[in-house]
Amino acid sequence: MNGRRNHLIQRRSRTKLLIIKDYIRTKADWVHQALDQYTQGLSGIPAPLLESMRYSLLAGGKRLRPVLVLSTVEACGGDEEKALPFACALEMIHTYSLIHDDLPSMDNDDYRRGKLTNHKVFGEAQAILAGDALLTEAFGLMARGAKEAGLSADTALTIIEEGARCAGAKGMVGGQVSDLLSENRLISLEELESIHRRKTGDLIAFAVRMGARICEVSEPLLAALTRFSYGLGLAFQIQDDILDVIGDQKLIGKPVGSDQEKNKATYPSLLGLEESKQKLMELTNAAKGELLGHSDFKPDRLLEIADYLLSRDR
Ligand SMILES: CC(C)=CCC/C(C)=C/COP(=O)(O)OP(=O)(O)O
Ligand SMILES: C=C(C)CCOP(=O)(O)OP(=O)(O)O
Repeated sequence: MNGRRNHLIQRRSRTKLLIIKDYIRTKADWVHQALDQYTQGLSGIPAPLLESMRYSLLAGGKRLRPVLVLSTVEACGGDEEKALPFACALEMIHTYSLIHDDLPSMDNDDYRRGKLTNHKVFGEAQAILAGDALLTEAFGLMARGAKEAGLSADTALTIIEEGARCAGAKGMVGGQVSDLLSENRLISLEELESIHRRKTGDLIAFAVRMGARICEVSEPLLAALTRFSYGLGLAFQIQDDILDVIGDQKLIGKPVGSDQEKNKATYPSLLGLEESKQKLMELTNAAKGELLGHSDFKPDRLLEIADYLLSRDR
């Protein structure tokens, strides 16, 4: 009897996973098409620059951050069309960060998103400049998107200011610097968490918060979504660290074992694999709990995305 019940539960969770993967794929395809269009429309820029920007931007990738923007807007009952330029801008910022992260002066990686890294194909100078251009264009796209969507000046400027903070010296760039400085050093779990929170968490929080701000949600809901997003961001980075140990290079599209090779502090290196998986599960459950019990808010898809991220293999 118990065996049959377990079998049914497993089948139901497999079906749920397939449905959410399909949902993510549909939104990611929409983002991909929009990114293709925006960048095709960039006229008057040197052809090699455009080529190298599009090479990394359209290489694939999970599109987690833009999907989170759109799903947050959906959960808050907003207009996803209006949020699309913001979602794409965030993916441009993320892609710039990956191009620079792979450079010889940083992680010195040869593969990303299943393809040769940008600098391997276009050279270091072009890769740096393609990253710079993606970052700058992203802010232009957010400003244009805000005008087209008719957002209030206050909402638009708050989103753009938050974007600068999350991507900049206090956020992702600062986190990357601390990450580089931590190589070959034994750091504490608190230091590691602070690195992950800035390097990865701030951009994921920006995704969720910009979706919420576009919908002008209440302060308590914004605060709950913020707690959700930081929990999710940390869990996401822990799973990235785990996949660097036990992942399949063909699926993750980047080398396995590169953290250990660079002697980087990660959750598995500090806590071991089993404890890291436990931490991942606890963080995800706590993050999901933040989304329950808010009126005029439908969290189902966000909750399912959190579950999907727990079991992701790419
Ligand atoms: C300003 C810059 C360059 C920011 C980079 C931010 C970032 C999240 C890099 C990838 O982290 P990672 O090295 O842990 O991930 P991966 O395994 O994908 O290289
Ligand atoms: C923050 C981290 C761990 C860098 C990789 O991010 P993703 O795993 O989202 O990379 P893509 O799918 O966008 O390539």
